[in-house]
Amino acid sequence: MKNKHYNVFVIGSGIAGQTAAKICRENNLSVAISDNREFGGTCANRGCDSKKILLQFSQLVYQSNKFQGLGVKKNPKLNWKQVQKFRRSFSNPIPPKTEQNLKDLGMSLYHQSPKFISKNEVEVEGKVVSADYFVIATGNIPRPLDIDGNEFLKVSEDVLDLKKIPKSITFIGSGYIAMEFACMLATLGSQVTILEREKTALANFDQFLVEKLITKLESLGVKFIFNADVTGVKKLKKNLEVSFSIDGEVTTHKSRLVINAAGRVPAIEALDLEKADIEADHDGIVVNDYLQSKSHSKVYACGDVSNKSLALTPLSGLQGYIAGNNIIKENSKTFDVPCIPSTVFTTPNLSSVGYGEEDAKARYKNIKVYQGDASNWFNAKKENEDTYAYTILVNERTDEIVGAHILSSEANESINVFATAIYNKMTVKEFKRMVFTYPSYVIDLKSMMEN
Ligand SMILES: Cc1cc2nc3c(=O)[nH]c(=O)nc-3n(C[C@H](O)[C@H](O)[C@H](O)COP(=O)(O)OP(=O)(O)OC[C@H]3O[C@@H](n4cnc5c(N)ncnc54)[C@H](O)[C@@H]3O)c2cc1C
Ligand SMILES: NC(=O)c1ccc[n+]([C@@H]2O[C@H](COP(=O)([O-])OP(=O)(O)OC[C@H]3O[C@@H](n4cnc5c(N)ncnc54)[C@H](O)[C@@H]3O)[C@@H](O)[C@H]2O)c1
Repeated sequence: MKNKHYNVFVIGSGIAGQTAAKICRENNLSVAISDNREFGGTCANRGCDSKKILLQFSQLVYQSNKFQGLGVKKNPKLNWKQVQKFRRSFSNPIPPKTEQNLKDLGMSLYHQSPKFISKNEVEVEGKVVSADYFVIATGNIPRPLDIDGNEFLKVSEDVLDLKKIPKSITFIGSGYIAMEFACMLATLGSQVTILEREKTALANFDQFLVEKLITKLESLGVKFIFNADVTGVKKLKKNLEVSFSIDGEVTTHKSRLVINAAGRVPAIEALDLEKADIEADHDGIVVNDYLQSKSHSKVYACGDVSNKSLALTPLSGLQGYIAGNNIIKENSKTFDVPCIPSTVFTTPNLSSVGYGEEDAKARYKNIKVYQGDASNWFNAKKENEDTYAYTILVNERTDEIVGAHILSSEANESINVFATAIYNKMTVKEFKRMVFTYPSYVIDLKSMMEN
């Protein structure tokens, strides 16, 4: 075994790992980066970007459906093979381009999972490699479900890779992943069933809006089954049969595919963290505000795998930036949880930023809740869209906007205006002084804060 030494060894080549690695390399440290899959990480290879490309096609079908008899004669017929070819034209170049870019910057690349063998050494590709610092940025993986027949379950990346639209499909879970894909596949003609163990979907989102979203997805043909305790999956001739119980009563449901969308967990099992005294819990590697391991000061963790992140691409990038900077200039930056907007890319989008109603009421004495159905406003009516609603939360004492939740076809964009307002502690009065374009969804945001 030939020994190697680097200033920094980065594990994981997603947005978090790449960002940290590049900062270290730009500051003339010797850097190695490893990945046990294709380089480039989840978002670019098998997550956000591929999903957003496919969703455009179901949205096209959804939009033309709504205008049937209002000017549109026939729905577009999709050629799914071509759709997938278009999607792959984005994702296929990512691994070679990423590798080339990292090599050009002068990094050494490894294509295996390293295993810690001591506090400052890993074993990888048959070599013992030591480093002054390690950055763990291995992301999340689908939560393994401990049920009979779990080998028949597929996961989100299989949905992105579908060769054809399945006749029927079942999702276990009703979080971001299940809701987005359920909406897409129902629009494209699949019979979709969602099995959720809780009593509602998207538990962390504004429930006034979630209820409306559920109704919308039901109108597209999605069947929701709540309080379902999934116990097993059996392979039949053409279908899979999922067994689940509700209040102890066992039922079964058949579909062509069953997707495990029951959440994602930190990818740490292969690393032998205990050999280096690196503490981890079910949220990931336990880090302080500098994103430094609490049990090992030469180890930083960033992105989905750190216990201080939400699994969103912009946060992983931000954490990579902080970890990289804290290595080159010892602990110069802290991770202060910013105001984080996020969107469930269903049709319509469900977007959220700042406090939810419950948390806002716990944090502030008097909260003004502006909540309403805007489906009779011009923007919805011009799209022949029956679903448009909002919940805006304002601290009554200061008039500051502290939370915004929107269900609309453009919510993924308009929520960023509220993110800016909340970040800058804008009051309703200041917000209403702004001039926005007309007609636009953003101009509606002012009307949402009327009595
Ligand atoms: C289907 C899907 C859709 C999503 N959509 C959105 C969206 O619309 N918007 C949004 O903000 N977020 C979205 N996300 C979440 C987003 O993709 C992640 O938050 C983000 O990619 C995390 O980046 P990361 O760098 O922390 O981890 P990753 O990008 O997951 O990178 C981790 C890397 O580490 C590698 N790795 C893992 N274990 C090891 C090991 N033992 N040794 C070596 N390498 C290892 C992995 O192969 C991977 O390349 C989505 C996720 C999924 C699954
Ligand atoms: N648009 C986006 O920004 C986007 C899209 C996809 C994923 N993501 C990120 O990835 C993360 C993972 O997404 P996800 O949808 O897999 O997870 P999630 O945590 O959002 O949702 C998982 C759902 O599965 C349910 N569940 C858990 N175990 C179950 C079981 N045994 N049976 C039935 N239901 C069960 C949970 O109650 C929950 O509703 C998200 O939290 C998010 O941070 C973001």
